[in-house]
Amino acid sequence: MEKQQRLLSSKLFQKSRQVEVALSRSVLAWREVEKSRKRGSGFSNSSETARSHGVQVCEILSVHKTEEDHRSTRSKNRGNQHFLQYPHAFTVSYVRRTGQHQWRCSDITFHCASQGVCDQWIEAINEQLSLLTNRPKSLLVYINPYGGKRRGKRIYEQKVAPLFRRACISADVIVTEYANHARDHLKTEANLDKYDGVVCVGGDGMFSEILHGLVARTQADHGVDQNQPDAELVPCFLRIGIIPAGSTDCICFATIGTSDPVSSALHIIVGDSQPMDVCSVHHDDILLRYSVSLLGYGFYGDVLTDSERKRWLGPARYDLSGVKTFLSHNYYEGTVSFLPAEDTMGHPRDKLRCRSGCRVCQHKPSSEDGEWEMSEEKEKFTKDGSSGWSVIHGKFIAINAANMSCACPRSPKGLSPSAHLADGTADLIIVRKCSRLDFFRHLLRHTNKDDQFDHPFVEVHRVRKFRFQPRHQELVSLEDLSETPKKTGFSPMCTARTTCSYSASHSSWNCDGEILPHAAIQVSVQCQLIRLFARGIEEQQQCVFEDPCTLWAPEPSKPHSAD
Ligand SMILES: Nc1ncnc2c1ncn2[C@@H]1O[C@H](COP(=O)(O)OP(=O)(O)OP(=O)(O)O)[C@@H](O)[C@H]1O
Repeated sequence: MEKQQRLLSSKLFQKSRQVEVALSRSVLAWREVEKSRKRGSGFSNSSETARSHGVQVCEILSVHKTEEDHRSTRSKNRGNQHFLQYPHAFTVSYVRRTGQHQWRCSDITFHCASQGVCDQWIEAINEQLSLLTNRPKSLLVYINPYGGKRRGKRIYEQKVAPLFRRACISADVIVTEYANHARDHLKTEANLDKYDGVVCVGGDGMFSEILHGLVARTQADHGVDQNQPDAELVPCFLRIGIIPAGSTDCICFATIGTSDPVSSALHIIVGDSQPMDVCSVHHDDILLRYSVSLLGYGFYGDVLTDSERKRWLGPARYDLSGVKTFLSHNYYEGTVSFLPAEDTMGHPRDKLRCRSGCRVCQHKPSSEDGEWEMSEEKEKFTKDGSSGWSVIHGKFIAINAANMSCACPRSPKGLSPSAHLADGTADLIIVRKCSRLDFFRHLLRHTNKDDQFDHPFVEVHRVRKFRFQPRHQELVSLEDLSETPKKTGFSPMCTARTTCSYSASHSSWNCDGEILPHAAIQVSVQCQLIRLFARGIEEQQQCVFEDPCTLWAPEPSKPHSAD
């Protein structure tokens, strides 16, 4: 392993032990002096071992002088002698992984012999932190006080705000007063130049408001007409943070691996950045909505439509509506056309999971890439009546487009386990008419390890665009056809009234938990349109970093020492 340059090293006290502490550009490491002399410096690839400990500089939240009162009386009593010798102290707050993708903030206090040494350490660490330019300094926070169990405000004030303060992040907080308050504020009023990111405290519905507000604002600022299905959308420059406080927090779960407010806050503080594809959904030349997770027609559309009528039941409504819809066993006729993504590295059945640092997402084809242009070319041919698009006419129980795995605590693998967050594609899953038992077998596979696509009535395609046309002409909805139909309180964007006006031969599209007012839609995956304060799901052992042992090896020339 390449040897890191030591920026500073000292013998300090931690609890009642003397420790050797060293700082490089990337790691702060410490080890017990006596122990390491006896046993050497065996360090395994984890951030902490019995002998040597380390924390990545990019995961340090802050460093500050430890006030006299905050030093524990226990340590004063135990190491009385040492405490007198080392009366000055500084505390480093850093990210600690506690399993299940959860992050916590830990503190470690080092005691120094002189004020000068203490100041030198604080300055050196702060200097390294100031080099981390991806960290946000100023955030715009929207809190939905009614999301989930109505604990959004409390979660923010008790768990998140103290961490932001510790990391010297300033936040302007808006507690929303009505549905779409955050979206409309972002779209028109918010002075976005002041901020490094936008944070929502709430569930997936609240995230969707932020997404729609930010994307609309970005397009308006750049003179792009969102209603044009072929418009090239401009990516949003502000990152979005999600503090989960809803009854469904799937986007947070899919991008961090847990729905935990403290972990989310820490991902925001360290300035993580996870690009994400967004599907634009149009009906003719009208933008209906954007979607980041699931677009589902047939089964998932019907479950949502039914569950919206049972809101009073709480989360149990999903189970009840699921059973009812399953027993109804409806199927719908129509035509699905799609533009396959032939130029990606992955395939929906390749078992390659999208994880932190995903190679498939990093490989996204650019416009300079010949292969990508070929897809666009094919599309042009299609418009002239030639091939490129695939077309399927049939009777379908479900048509699902997964823009990400859609994993959640209920379905840990998700609808499409190998779908990617940012590769510019969606996985189109087509479940043809089959027996009730077969459909049950397919659904069951979402909960076990078997390949859910391995059925003759199921097909899956990785696509860049797709369209759906129901067999029978839709009745014209009297609802407002504008980009975001009016919504009050927690009711869905388009109420059951709209869907009821369709003939029974139509289902509805479930678009990230909202019902669309049209069955005939055109969908385009907008590659990496937004970025989240997240890094994708980390593999359990992914928290490895440069071995701090290299810091202990003798330097050829003496490092800056502050003993
Ligand atoms: N102040 C408010 N009053 C009423 N509705 C609001 C308010 N602020 C936001 N909303 C709306 O509440 C809806 C649900 O919010 P959110 O996603 O935060 O909670 P949730 O409990 O996960 O929702 P759901 O029950 O839909 O899963 C969002 O669609 C949002 O537009």
